[in-house]
Amino acid sequence: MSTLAVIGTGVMGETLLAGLLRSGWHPTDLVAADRREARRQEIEGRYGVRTLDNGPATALADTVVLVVKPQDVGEVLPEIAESLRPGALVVSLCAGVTTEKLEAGLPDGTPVVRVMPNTPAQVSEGMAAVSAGAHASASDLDQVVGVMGAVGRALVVPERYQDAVTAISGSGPAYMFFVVEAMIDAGVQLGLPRDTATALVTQTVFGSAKLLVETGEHPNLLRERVTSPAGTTAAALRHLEERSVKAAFMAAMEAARDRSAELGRQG
Ligand SMILES: NC(=O)C1=CN([C@@H]2O[C@H](COP(=O)(O)OP(=O)(O)OC[C@H]3O[C@@H](n4cnc5c(N)ncnc54)[C@H](OP(=O)(O)O)[C@@H]3O)[C@@H](O)[C@H]2O)C=CC1
Ligand SMILES: O=C(O)[C@@H]1CCC=N1
Repeated sequence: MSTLAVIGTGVMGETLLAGLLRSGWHPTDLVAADRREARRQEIEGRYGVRTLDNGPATALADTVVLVVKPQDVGEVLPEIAESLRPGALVVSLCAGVTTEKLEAGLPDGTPVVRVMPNTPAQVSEGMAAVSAGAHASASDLDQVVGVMGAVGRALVVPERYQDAVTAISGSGPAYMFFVVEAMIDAGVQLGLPRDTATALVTQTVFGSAKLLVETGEHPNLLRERVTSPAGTTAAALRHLEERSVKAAFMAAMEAARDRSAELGRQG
């Protein structure tokens, strides 16, 4: 069995570690690195996965997964380059950072795969988009699709889509939680107890997502089926249209796409 190193065990690194263990990986197939000793101890205690400094963790691995903030990539990359085993695969989950930039900081010919995951991977319902760098083979890509597929769905996309993907599915859960929070607050404002409003909204979002996935029907059609003539939904939707909520979503995601590209130029 090969060894996979997770470099950076914050929100997304821990999500990946936990998901791989849930899906049948053994703790001895994994190593992890983080800059803070307290965090390393926490990870060892929680998952039984060995933790090391970046260099030693890299030296043990056939696959090195970079999960630090984009701004920290410049600091971490030389440590990985120095310790990387010949032929080892480097996978980056870092927003905005291009495979070209990573390849430039790694030994010549290093296979690199870029991934944009999301946090629903914590419940094995993640959505990851995967793109090959210049030296990654089809089997490297397959391997990464397999790793990310263990914690949800994984889709191969051309790398030029990755900033847009980051804006949509990478950041996407946050927009959904924002809408959920707004609806719960609205329920409270309408006089519902907060736990009642939370239960109503959470199950409504879950059920709506399931309906979309299982029927494969267009969201517009599903929305029309809820909207009775001169009814309650039409009254609500009119307010959302008057406030240009769709345009606001578009502008928000353009900002996220631009920020992803900008992050890739930092670090
Ligand atoms: N959170 C999300 O929903 C998603 C995140 N991503 C990407 O994943 C990456 C990580 O994000 P996230 O997990 O949210 O961030 P976190 O800050 O939670 O995690 C990053 C971890 O890396 C550690 N770290 C920083 N510098 C080093 C270093 N030099 N050596 C070793 N470890 C280091 C951090 O330590 P410290 O806490 O001390 O800084 C922290 O534990 C980012 O590039 C982000 O773009 C992608 C998709 C979704
Ligand atoms: O907000 C961020 O920058 C990261 C990337 C996608 C989700 N979280």
